[in-house]
Amino acid sequence: MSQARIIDGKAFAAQLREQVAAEVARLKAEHDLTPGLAVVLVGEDPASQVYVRSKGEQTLAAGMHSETHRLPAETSQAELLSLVERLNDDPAIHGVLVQFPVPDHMSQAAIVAAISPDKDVDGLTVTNAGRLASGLPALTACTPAGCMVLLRDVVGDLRGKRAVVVGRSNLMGKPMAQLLLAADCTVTIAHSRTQDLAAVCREADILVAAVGRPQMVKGDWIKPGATVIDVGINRIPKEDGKTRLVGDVDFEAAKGVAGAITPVPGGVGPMTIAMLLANTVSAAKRLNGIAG
Ligand SMILES: Nc1nc(=O)c2c([nH]1)NC[C@@H]1CN(c3ccc(C(=O)N[C@@H](CCC(=O)O)C(=O)O)cc3)C=[N+]21
Repeated sequence: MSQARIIDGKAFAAQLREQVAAEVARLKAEHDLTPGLAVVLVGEDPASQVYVRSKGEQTLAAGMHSETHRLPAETSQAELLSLVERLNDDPAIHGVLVQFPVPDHMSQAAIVAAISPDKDVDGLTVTNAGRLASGLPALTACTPAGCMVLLRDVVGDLRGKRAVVVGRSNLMGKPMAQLLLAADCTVTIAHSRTQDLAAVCREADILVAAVGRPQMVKGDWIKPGATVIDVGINRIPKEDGKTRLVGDVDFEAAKGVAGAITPVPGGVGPMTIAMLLANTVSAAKRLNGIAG
């Protein structure tokens, strides 16, 4: 059986980070501007700790200003909102990201609403979601934006392709569908209530899995030769008691059917952080009236 091309997200991300670092150097030299990103983490979720550390390290490595605010799980929503407001007003900060999930006593919607749309590097505010849906320039969620970079390279011309996005979250599924639509794909958004999900997936030239269920998408759900983008990051137990990372796609089965597929880890994940840096640079330029 023919084997799918394995899309090297790590390599794409490294390339993107180099471009970002070069642009940061130019902004410093020509505009005396250092883009700054603030990441806020509430509580001690171990996976979030890993991502947040990685975000901070990569921000610094690109020559940018990085702040990580770690708050205890029992922080009140009012305290978190006042930190977000301070970051909104801080001229050294151009991107504000509150890592999700937040503890249960907080409202995700209220937190998103507090973030200045100009610094909303997750693209989660109503303003940025509406701008994206209306075809206006917007800060766009990092993971879908990263998936588009991979798709444009691997697929090339996206016009008229059938794309199926499995998952409808505000952070991933919905903006992914909007970006594919803007690229002239024929887009279906499928989800947990979709009838005959396998048959819907089988129609896809481009299949994006973002459901958060380990290995849910089976090999025979995939159209032969399709491009499969696996957004899932799931930790499952191994026999030895440790855990391993798997996506939302049954990778071993899928790679015998797909034309190209992203692995987990090393696929979409690294692109997410690289796009976060790129979004922060865009925000810094807009906030300072610099074109491009
Ligand atoms: N406000 C907000 N914005 C986010 O963008 C956001 C969030 N909250 N909460 C959690 C999810 C998850 N997420 C990841 C980012 C990078 C990797 C990543 O770099 N993964 C690597 C390594 C994974 C590992 O080893 O743990 C890989 O896939 O190769 C994964 C997941 C961003 N998220």
